[in-house]
Amino acid sequence: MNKPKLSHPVFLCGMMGSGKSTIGEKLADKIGVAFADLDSVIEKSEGMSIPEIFEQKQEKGFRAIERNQLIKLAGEIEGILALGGGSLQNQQIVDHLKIYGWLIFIDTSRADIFERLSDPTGRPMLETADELTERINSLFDERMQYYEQAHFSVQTENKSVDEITTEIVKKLTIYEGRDYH
Ligand SMILES: Nc1ncnc2c1ncn2[C@@H]1O[C@H](COP(=O)(O)OP(=O)(O)OP(=O)(O)O)[C@@H](O)[C@H]1O
Ligand SMILES: O=C(O)C1=C[C@@H](O)[C@@H](O)[C@H](O)C1
Ligand SMILES: [Mg+2]
Repeated sequence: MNKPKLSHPVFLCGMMGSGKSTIGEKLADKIGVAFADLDSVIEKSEGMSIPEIFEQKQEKGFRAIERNQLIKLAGEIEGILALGGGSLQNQQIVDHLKIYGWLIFIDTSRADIFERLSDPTGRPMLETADELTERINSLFDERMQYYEQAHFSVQTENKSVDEITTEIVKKLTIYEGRDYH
């Protein structure tokens, strides 16, 4: 029997280290659709790693590339797209993604994020921070207004990747059965 496909793409948002890439890959596998990771797409298109892009073009340059790739992909992708932690840069991007697909917030507690990001190597947004906890807290504070606008969120506290994925599949089934678009 054919696995049911999605009628709209799925965009996973949330903080660095919340599990977007890990969950996205598993979710795509479970549903039987394609998976893409925005950070990987950017690295491939630029021929550089994310830290190299930050070094050469600073955050401003990276965000411009990220915006352009995201807007392009949003209209093309047919499966699951894991966003970067800072991809919801402004209200226009949130509105755009919510028109094209389902925006899901991977809601991981600050305590879990602090633990997972205690080594900031390879994460340019954190590498230069004097006080890591303060830096992560301020990113949370800035970004929550956008994450909270997702169609739905999934809390990850004390849940395995498999449990989270199953929860998303269940919620998606309900959302896809209704005409929210
Ligand atoms: N539910 C979970 N329980 C325990 N560990 C998890 C869970 N989900 C993800 N992780 C771990 O947390 C780390 C970060 O996950 P991942 O790279 O998928 O996050 P991300 O949201 O894609 O981060 P970034 O925005 O930096 O790309 C990985 O080591 C992953 O194995
Ligand atoms: O939270 C962020 O600002 C970032 C998260 C990563 O996914 C990458 O997109 C990059 O390191 C920036
Ligand atoms: Mg990721």
